Amino acid sequence: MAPTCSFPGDEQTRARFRNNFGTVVALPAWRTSEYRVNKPTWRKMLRENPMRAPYHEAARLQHFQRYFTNANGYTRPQVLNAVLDYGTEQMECVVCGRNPEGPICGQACLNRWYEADGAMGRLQNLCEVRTMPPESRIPGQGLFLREHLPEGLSAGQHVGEYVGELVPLEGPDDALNDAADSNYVYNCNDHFNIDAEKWGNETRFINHHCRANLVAESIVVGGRRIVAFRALRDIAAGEELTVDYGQDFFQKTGELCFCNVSPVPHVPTPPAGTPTPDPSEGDDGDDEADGSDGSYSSWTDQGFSGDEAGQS
Ligand SMILES: C[S@@+](CC[C@H](N)C(=O)[O-])C[C@H]1O[C@@H](n2cnc3c(N)ncnc32)[C@H](O)[C@@H]1O
Repeated sequence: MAPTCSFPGDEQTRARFRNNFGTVVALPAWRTSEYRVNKPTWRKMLRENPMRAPYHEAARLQHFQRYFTNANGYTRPQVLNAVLDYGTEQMECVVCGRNPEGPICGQACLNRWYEADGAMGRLQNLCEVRTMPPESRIPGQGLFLREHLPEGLSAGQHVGEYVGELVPLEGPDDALNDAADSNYVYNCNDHFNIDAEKWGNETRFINHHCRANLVAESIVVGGRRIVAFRALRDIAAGEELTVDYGQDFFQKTGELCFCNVSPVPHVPTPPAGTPTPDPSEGDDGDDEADGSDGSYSSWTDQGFSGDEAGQS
């Protein structure tokens, strides 16, 4: 299944999300039902999903219920929740050290150190959401590296995890979830998509750039497969963080790219090495947008496989 990602959404949804973003809040009433994956299904998925094997299922479910059972007794199933707490719960946190119940962090905190390929990265706390400046025609908001990080970000560092509701790719509940209609879906692995339409963190505000400075990749952290954004090059404090959405996104949404590789709105070019179906198709000069193969095929369950060369 081709992973997709786009983020339109109505203004109301965006506003609500912005208000809540980064915190664990009650689900809107219409989501407090078994609208999506129910608990038995979730259990079944956990059983069948080897990537979660390092975790003791009972403990995980207990934890899950403790923090994410709503007033009606339904466990919020698919999960922001899972993305928030699974795997991060046993990890050292940059704010509260090894105390996952610390007053600052708590279980909903994303400011946690995590391990990726033997290196430590920091989730969150690095970036902030800002309204895009008027001269950029990119609508809405974008994600920027915080100004108070004079050292900036080094190539290879992770800036955060893509968080949202986990939606199974197939199964009996498939007809019950609305991810198919969502424009906020990233693929995580063979089992789930991550839908940040209603729930997520600031990474949902990462805009596209044809020469992106981040790549989204699927990595295993603490036994849990996640989608994380990694810096392709050194990034200066205050710089906007961008990722290549891939051509599918623009084909699907019919949107044009306003990034500054071209002075005019353009259709993003394919990554280097990709067969071009129709060379006459409108491209306004971005014929070198090959430094960051952030196409979705790059971060399937097999992990990133594209050209990771630094960006200029
Ligand atoms: C993931 S959201 C990014 C955050 C978005 N700016 C917001 O405020 O919600 C993706 C949407 O942002 C806009 N966008 C992101 N990058 C863009 C780009 N390079 N050119 C034009 N629009 C872009 C498009 O409307 C797209 O559907």
